[in-house]
Amino acid sequence: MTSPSNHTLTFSNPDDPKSAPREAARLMVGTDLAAEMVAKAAERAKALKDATGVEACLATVLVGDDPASATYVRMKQNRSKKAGIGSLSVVLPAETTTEELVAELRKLSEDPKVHGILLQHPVPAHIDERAAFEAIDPAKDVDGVTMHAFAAMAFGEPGFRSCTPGGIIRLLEAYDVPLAGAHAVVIGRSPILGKPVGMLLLASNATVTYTHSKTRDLADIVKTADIVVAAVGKANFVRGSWLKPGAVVIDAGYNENNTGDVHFEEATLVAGLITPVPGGVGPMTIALLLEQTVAAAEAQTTTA
Ligand SMILES: Nc1nc2c(c(=O)[nH]1)N[C@@H](CN(C=O)c1ccc(C(=O)N[C@@H](CCC(=O)O)C(=O)O)cc1)CN2
Repeated sequence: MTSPSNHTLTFSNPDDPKSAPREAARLMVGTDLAAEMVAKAAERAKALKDATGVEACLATVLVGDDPASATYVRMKQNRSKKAGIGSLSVVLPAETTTEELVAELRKLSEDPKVHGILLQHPVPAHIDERAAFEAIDPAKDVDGVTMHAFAAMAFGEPGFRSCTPGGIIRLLEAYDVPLAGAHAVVIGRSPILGKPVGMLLLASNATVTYTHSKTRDLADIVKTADIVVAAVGKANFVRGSWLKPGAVVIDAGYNENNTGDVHFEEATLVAGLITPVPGGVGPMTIALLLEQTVAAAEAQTTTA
């Protein structure tokens, strides 16, 4: 991976050009690495098709009419298509019951033409999302949302990773960020983002602190972090003054208007490395989904 050097001279107080100049944080760009991953996944999908006639296929399941979710599913389908991965689209009305959704996911799990299944999160509030995720066959859980996948991540065993957490680790590795012994503070504890990213960091020998909405003295804890992963779902939540100088800042937020969870303008004056939004973690999420879909197709296809 060609990691771009993005050192730009800036001022410690952006409103005062006479303040002491310093280098802005280097950007951790996900776009290029994601493009490389997708290109490799496309090569593997083609090789599988040439050798066996089998086209890797990702089934996407969207419940309800949340416009952002519809956009993300469309992005996944379009990128699959470009990579030579087939997609099967299931769109269900907002009134779908847990039982109906579970039945649909079981059907896809049993369909031999489908190699990977993605249930777009969030589902409408009346649905038991955990029950729905657990209806996905672990062999087809290319989004890493089942308890099986979580246990594999927690035990440091091979398996499909939750896509955003797995993408974050790949980005940290590509930028040679040392994880062993580093203090990583994760802000957020959601089942497909905060919790698994902490587990993956721990499996890489980082010292992990989980923080969340009930955490006291959050800013003081963040100040002790070598690596900060912001996964709160609140725009511009993490302020520059919370950061230790030189910290690595991963912004996993995807709020309205492409705004991250980190106040970028402030954070870039303090951090050593920082992911932008857009162009940081987001593209890595979809790239890992495609990579894992092809891996699932390979594993499910017997070569004669
Ligand atoms: N089942 C899942 N649901 C959700 C996941 C997930 O990984 N699995 N993650 C998020 C949303 N998400 C994918 O679903 C997602 C969000 C944003 C991006 C992205 O690439 N964003 C771009 C900017 C958007 C654009 O280009 O228009 C970026 O950051 O550069 C990808 C995936 C919640 N649900």
